[in-house]
Amino acid sequence: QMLAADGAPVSLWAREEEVANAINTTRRNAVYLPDAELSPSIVATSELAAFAGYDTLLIVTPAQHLGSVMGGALADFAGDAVLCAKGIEAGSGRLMAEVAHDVAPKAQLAVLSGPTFAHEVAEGLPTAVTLACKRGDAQWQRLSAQIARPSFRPYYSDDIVGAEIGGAVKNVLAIACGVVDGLALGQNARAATIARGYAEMLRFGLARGAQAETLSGLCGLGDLVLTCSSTSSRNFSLGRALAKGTPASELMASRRTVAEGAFTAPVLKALADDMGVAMPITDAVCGLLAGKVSVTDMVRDILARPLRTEMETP
Ligand SMILES: NC(=O)C1=CN([C@@H]2O[C@H](COP(=O)(O)OP(=O)(O)OC[C@H]3O[C@@H](n4cnc5c(N)ncnc54)[C@H](O)[C@@H]3O)[C@@H](O)[C@H]2O)C=CC1
Ligand SMILES: O=C(CO)COP(=O)(O)O
Repeated sequence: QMLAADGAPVSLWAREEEVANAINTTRRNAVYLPDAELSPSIVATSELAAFAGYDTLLIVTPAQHLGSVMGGALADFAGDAVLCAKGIEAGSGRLMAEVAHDVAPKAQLAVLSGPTFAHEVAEGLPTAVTLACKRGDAQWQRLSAQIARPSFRPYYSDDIVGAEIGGAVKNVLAIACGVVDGLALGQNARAATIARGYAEMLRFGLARGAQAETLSGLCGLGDLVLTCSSTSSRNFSLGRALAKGTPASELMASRRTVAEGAFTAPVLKALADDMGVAMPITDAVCGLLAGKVSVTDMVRDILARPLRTEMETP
């Protein structure tokens, strides 16, 4: 919608035929973006094969489905594939660009990530993002010319891994902030969770080869602050619901939209454990999601950790 608002032609693939039909006939996506009126220049379809010949695709599937979508009809896609999913693939532990490279090796990969609540972007409210380009400046020139708008500012980065880790880790931390909010633990506790969560993001990111500057930018700290501050976030809202004592399995079964942090948390913990990176808030979220600890025990355990230096390294 952001790209199409000025009349630019946009083709949109929807997995569900009824969603594609509704977009074409009513200009609404009542299921996934109910409040936005969509531009007439958006044409939706549930057939993916036609997209294989496009120059540029924004890949906006949930993280756990990126491999099956790109590895199917898009396996030979050779244009620019801008990855927007925020997560780590369960089972394989692969970041999204690793998944995409494995299933569609000819695609020229970039990662778009940052503080971007969809309903605000669709409304045309000012938004800034990191656009990390694997193919460097030439790809950035190509993509920024297509994607930038007066109210949508991409910033260049060459750090694909950093952009991916920021977006994946902040979702897990937003669940923790939702718990803090749901338990009414106060604004101090929320700020502490953001800052100590950022320390986890930084430790994990540096261990995986990300640049610290990327993690302190839009796709890292920027998105962390957004997602940890608002009930517009599905991950934050999931944390708030967990704080009321509803089991994660029940909450996940009842939702149609995606809370990526719930899928990323266990695989993030496994990767961090393998590398010897301390991620206590992530560990606590995993315990809660798995039903191994109650919210009360989770908070007690976090507060009872031994006192230490703030700049702890792995
Ligand atoms: N909504 C937002 O504000 C933002 C979302 N993102 C990221 O974009 C990605 C997609 O999220 P949303 O568009 O919000 O999703 P959503 O929660 O609005 O909807 C879920 C989507 O998953 C699709 N889906 C369900 N099962 C599938 C399958 N087996 N294969 C392929 N697709 C399937 C549904 O058709 C639907 O389009 C996520 O990684 C999310 O973190 C990134 C920035 C902002
Ligand atoms: O990534 C997002 C905003 O940048 C959306 O956050 P949620 O997936 O938690 O709703």
